[in-house]
Amino acid sequence: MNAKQLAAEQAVEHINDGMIVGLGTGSTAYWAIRSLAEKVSEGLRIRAVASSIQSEDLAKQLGIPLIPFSELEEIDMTIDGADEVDADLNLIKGGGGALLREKILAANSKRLIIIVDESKRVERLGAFPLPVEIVPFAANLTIRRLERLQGKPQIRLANGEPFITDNGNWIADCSFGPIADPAQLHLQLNMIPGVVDNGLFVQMAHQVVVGYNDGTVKIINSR
Ligand SMILES: O=C(CO)[C@H](O)[C@H](O)COP(=O)(O)O
Repeated sequence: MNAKQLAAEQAVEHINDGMIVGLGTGSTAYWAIRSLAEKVSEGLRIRAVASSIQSEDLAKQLGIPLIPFSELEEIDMTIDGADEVDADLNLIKGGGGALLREKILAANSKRLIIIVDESKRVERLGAFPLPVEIVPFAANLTIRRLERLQGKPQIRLANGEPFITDNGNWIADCSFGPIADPAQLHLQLNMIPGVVDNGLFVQMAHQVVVGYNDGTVKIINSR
């Protein structure tokens, strides 16, 4: 079993009958969705909400009952991956472009469990370019503002065209270097008109499950 799968399967053990479960996006969340589907096929009764069309399609295909965002009041537990995790369990997310829905799920979940392999743990966030979701019609103005913050923004491309998020927006991947104060940067970015949200998840994770290549798993709880 690979390190991502190990972390995912450990996290899915926390899911109980009756829960509403948020499904993350990406190659680690993939294993959690697979593992959850197996439990559903064995009789676990849950309903899930997906953070992307990709995860929704996978969950549907595997027989996980889904509910739309419009019917949600609260989510019991969300299990999602991350691109970077620091010692305070702050995260960079959005490598897969799903940061907005992921953050809405995280913010409305009683518990957010992050599943990663060991490569995602960092001293300080910022080696991974920070994804910022922006509205396309004012992209040039928003990009200028991101440049003024020293973010060196690059519009994410897919097949030579701007990558379009599930919400119809674009992603500007920003390189700020080591991020000294994630909470402050998060606020600065989200105050720019034209920014929809950014991939900093500051003190949102309740637990991080880290899978190691030697087959072990470490659980880190938020303080
Ligand atoms: O935030 C995400 C998608 O928007 C993912 O959780 C993040 O990119 C990690 O992906 P992976 O598990 O494939 O490494």
